[in-house]
Amino acid sequence: MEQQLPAGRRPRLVSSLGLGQRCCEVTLDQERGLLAWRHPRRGGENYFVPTSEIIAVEETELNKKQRNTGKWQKLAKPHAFTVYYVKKARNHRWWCRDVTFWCGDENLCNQWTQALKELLEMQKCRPKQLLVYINPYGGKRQGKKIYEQKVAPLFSLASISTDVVITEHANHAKDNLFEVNINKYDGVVCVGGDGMFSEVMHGLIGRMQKDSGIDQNNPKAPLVQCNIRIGIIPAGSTDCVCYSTVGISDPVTSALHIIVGDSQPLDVSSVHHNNTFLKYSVSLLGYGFYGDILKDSEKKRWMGPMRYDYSGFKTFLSHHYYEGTISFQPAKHTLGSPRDKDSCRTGCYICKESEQQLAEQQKKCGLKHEGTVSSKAEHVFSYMHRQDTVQTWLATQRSRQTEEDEEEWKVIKGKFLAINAVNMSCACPRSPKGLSPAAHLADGSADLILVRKCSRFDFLRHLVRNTNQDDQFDFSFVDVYRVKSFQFTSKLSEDNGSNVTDIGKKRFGQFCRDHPACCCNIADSTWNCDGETLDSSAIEVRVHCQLMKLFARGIEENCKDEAAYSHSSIEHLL
Ligand SMILES: Nc1ncnc2c1ncn2[C@@H]1O[C@H](COP(=O)(O)OP(=O)(O)OP(=O)(O)O)[C@@H](O)[C@H]1O
Ligand SMILES: CCCCCCCCCCCCC/C=C/[C@@H](O)[C@H](CO)NC(=O)CCCCC
Ligand SMILES: [Ca+2]
Repeated sequence: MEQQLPAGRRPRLVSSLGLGQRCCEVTLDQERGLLAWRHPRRGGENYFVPTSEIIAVEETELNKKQRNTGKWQKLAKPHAFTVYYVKKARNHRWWCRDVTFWCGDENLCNQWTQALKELLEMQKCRPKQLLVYINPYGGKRQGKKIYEQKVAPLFSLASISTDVVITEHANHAKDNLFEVNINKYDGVVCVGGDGMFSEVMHGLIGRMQKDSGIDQNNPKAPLVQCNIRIGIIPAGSTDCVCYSTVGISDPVTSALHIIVGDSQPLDVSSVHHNNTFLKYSVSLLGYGFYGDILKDSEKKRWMGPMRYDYSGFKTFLSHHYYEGTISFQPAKHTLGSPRDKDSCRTGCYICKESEQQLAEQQKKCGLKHEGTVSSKAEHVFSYMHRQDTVQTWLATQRSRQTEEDEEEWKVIKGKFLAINAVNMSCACPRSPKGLSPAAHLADGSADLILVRKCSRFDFLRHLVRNTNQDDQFDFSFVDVYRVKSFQFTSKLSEDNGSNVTDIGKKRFGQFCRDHPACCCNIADSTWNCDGETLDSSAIEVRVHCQLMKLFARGIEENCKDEAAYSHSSIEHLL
């Protein structure tokens, strides 16, 4: 049955269709994009599925067994269709569920499948062609199996074509991204951990800058946004980027976020040393504690994810502190603060505000900010065709950068157990609310956490609070600042002059001879940059607001009245 509506509006379909052995009323509100039905059993539970969360619709052949039971027997030839959709479960987990409706009228069945398929066609942000990189050695070495068993069947159900590359060595994915015809794809997927994600991100951002003629070695260079989205199928040891942007580290959930075409912008920090580009970072840039853990754990890769527990314990016992100077520019453009009680969630207004500021800067020089993504060629290198506009944008950004450089710098000298700069909360299974629970994914700032020298016991109290609900910043020896750029020089490199290229060669085991028991370390620590070590301790860091995008939507607020919602009447909601 089709309802009459004013011209131009898409009709609402309401039919009585078979579900299992009973009938139920099924409604498709094509204007609002909502499919609803009441389950004839299960206590009459109502189901509401936004068409944006439908994965696929298929005509279904009912099997013999189904046909020979209940109402089927009365129908000469029942017609059926199956809807595959996202079912949201606890803790941000998504499942793929399906429901099969049937009826005796072939035309009615076709009308339903047609209408649903048309609505799916209208979801322009969904990817059709993906480039997939699998690290077979990440995490527990399950990447290939996870992809083949859990992800590939979903992509094929959603009619997504893929080109799959199983990496053969570190940097395979990154190097490949500089050569591949990227315009062919609607997105790049990495199966692995944070290190694998980092590789793909470096490949894409690097390619983008190279193609736009931007010198990454210049720390002040305004970088060109990369609009091709990256999807992360978690199969690593920490999976911090996935967990912090989706709310769970689960391959099926991430595959479904890719299929529905979610888009989450991300801040990216560039890290330089002496006018040389070192790396980009999206999660943790950690010196001292997290740098030392990483350095020690690299030798124990064979242990898998356990290596971090082993090295974490060892590093905690060593209790090394490092002297140095940190200078930073507070982030004044953003509305939030690191001590806020509210966290960054889907549709976050603080990140939206930063997005608007960015869009205004781009508008001023005629460079449209792409809010949504559409066809491949357009969203990948859309502005390559408008080089003059890019040049205007770069010139404007350069003069903005010069003004910004003259803004206030705060300088802190001290002895630190840990210096952590995080662009996002850094939530992960080990630390469910993260190292900085109020950090934002896309506000153009990072939270700089300084943990000064303190007793082992006090440091342990701080660490434990990173793993529970208590405030990890509520200690006299912990300071946290929201920054847009910072620089760090260790005392050792200061003592040796500002050119610190050889400093990295000095390693652990060199302790202060005057105070053998004080744990004061005259060697430098190492920077942990999203799980990779950096060669220099003296670094210059700048946050680039929303430089790239993920197939994600940020962490969704938990829908507390989910139960009430599912039992309210369909009529009331439609
Ligand atoms: N075929 C390969 N052989 C060896 N190393 C690889 C290969 N493919 C990718 N790598 C490298 O392995 C490193 C670690 O991989 P990945 O991030 O997937 O796992 P992980 O380190 O266990 O997890 P996490 O980064 O979440 O802690 C990456 O930095 C990547 O460069
Ligand atoms: C005495 C025991 C100490 C207990 C400490 C508990 C606190 C856990 C906080 C975990 C924060 C992880 C931040 C994310 C960092 C990732 O970019 C990086 C790459 O995957 N992972 C690590 O460096 C791996 C870091 C692993 C740290 C254990
Ligand atoms: Ca941020």
